Amino acid sequence: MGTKTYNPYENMVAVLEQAAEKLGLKPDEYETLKYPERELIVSIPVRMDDGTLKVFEGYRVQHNSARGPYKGGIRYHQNANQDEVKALAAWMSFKCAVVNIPYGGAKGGIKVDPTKLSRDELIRLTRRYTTRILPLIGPDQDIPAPDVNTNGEVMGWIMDTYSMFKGHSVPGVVTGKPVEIGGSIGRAEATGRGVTIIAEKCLEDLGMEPQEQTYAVQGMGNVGGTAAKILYEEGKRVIAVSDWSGGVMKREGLDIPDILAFLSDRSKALKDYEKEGTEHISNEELLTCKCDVLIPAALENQITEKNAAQIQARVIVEAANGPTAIEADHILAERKITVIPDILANAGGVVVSYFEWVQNIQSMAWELDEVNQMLKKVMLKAYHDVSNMSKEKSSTMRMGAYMVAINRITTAGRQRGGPISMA
Ligand SMILES: NC(=O)C1=CN([C@@H]2O[C@H](COP(=O)(O)OP(=O)(O)OC[C@H]3O[C@@H](n4cnc5c(N)ncnc54)[C@H](OP(=O)(O)O)[C@@H]3O)[C@@H](O)[C@H]2O)C=CC1
Ligand SMILES: O=C(O)CCC(=O)C(=O)O
Repeated sequence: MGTKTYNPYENMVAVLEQAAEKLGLKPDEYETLKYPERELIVSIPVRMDDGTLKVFEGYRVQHNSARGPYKGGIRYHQNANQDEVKALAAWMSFKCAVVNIPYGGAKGGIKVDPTKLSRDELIRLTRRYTTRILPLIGPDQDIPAPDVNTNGEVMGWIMDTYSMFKGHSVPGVVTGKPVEIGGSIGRAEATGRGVTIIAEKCLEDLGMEPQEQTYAVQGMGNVGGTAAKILYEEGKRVIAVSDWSGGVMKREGLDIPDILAFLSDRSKALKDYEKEGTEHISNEELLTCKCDVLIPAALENQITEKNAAQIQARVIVEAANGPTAIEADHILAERKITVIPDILANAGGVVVSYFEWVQNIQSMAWELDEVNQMLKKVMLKAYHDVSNMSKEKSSTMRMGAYMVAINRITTAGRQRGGPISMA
């Protein structure tokens, strides 16, 4: 799906330019933000279980470090590519600035379909990738975390490989680790939880009672699955969900725990889910279904100029990174559909990653209540800042979020003596 010419990096630059102009910045003041500070492409040879050798391509892109060490996830996906990782790295810089945590932005990826690899092959791939990016990462330098098709287990392998090279355990080199080896309680659910916090606040602002709305979620992975589960637990009506294979719908509300239990068997997909009263829909139908709140939680470029006019939701909360193409943004704005942008809506993950890193540095372990309360506080403060900026500049929430981010990053750059960080 999506337009043929979509390029996430060009999309990011176009949005950045619009926001910087709206802020009244001169091109020189934000030019640096169009480019990553550092890009690394690596080859990753892996001995497969059948004895053959395969070489995979991997990336780590460091976008900006004006506000602190680089921070951002690692994605394993067959379509991962340099421009995608460049865009994702820039979005991390903007996201960390929007929620005002002391990080810059980075992202990594490997062009691989992980479902085609055995667990042992994945371990070898991850360990070799870690050694390839080792000169760039470190707890004060660049701190990876999970993203699409990576999880706590993969972070554990990265931490172990890095620690082997250092000769001692370095938990702070990655976040999103299993709790037993220094991960933060609440990190695995944090992105989805943050999405629900922001959705609720936005609905309240619009005068829509959150409990009375219907919700549709695209993607039932870490982020979409958790958001759907929390909404269900809060008694809200999730009427449609999907994964790569397609979606399911029930207007009275889906049984989300039953769906998640079904999907916990990794060999199962939603196209095979059968339950009385539940109908099958395509991903396209999910995006354009009649609902109040649409939560895209899969990949980029799902809401495009081709389907934006058909979207029936009143509010879109972007749980995925980059789900909306810039052309669609204009159509949605004209149609008065409120879009809560990714760099605000899905920032809960990196916020709790920050808490995890702080716990690692202090050798502390916080309680779940403490983590969730702090998460809520940071998310609501960010929402408030973005909302105020968009009101002040009569703009969309996306423009508001970008303006908050650009302001904070360029200010940090100036305070360090350059237009932007000269690190
Ligand atoms: N993990 C995190 O903490 C954070 C993630 N994000 C962003 O959230 C999004 C989802 O990430 P995450 O949940 O971690 O990833 P996961 O790998 O856990 O889940 C991805 C989900 O998206 C589904 N999916 C993939 N392609 C499509 C498609 N074309 N149509 C519908 N569904 C699809 C997958 O289906 P299937 O299982 O069938 O492949 C899966 O359910 C990404 O954009 C990511 O960058 C943002 C902030 C933090
Ligand atoms: O937790 C993190 O450090 C980053 C998560 C991530 O990759 C993202 O927010 O897109």
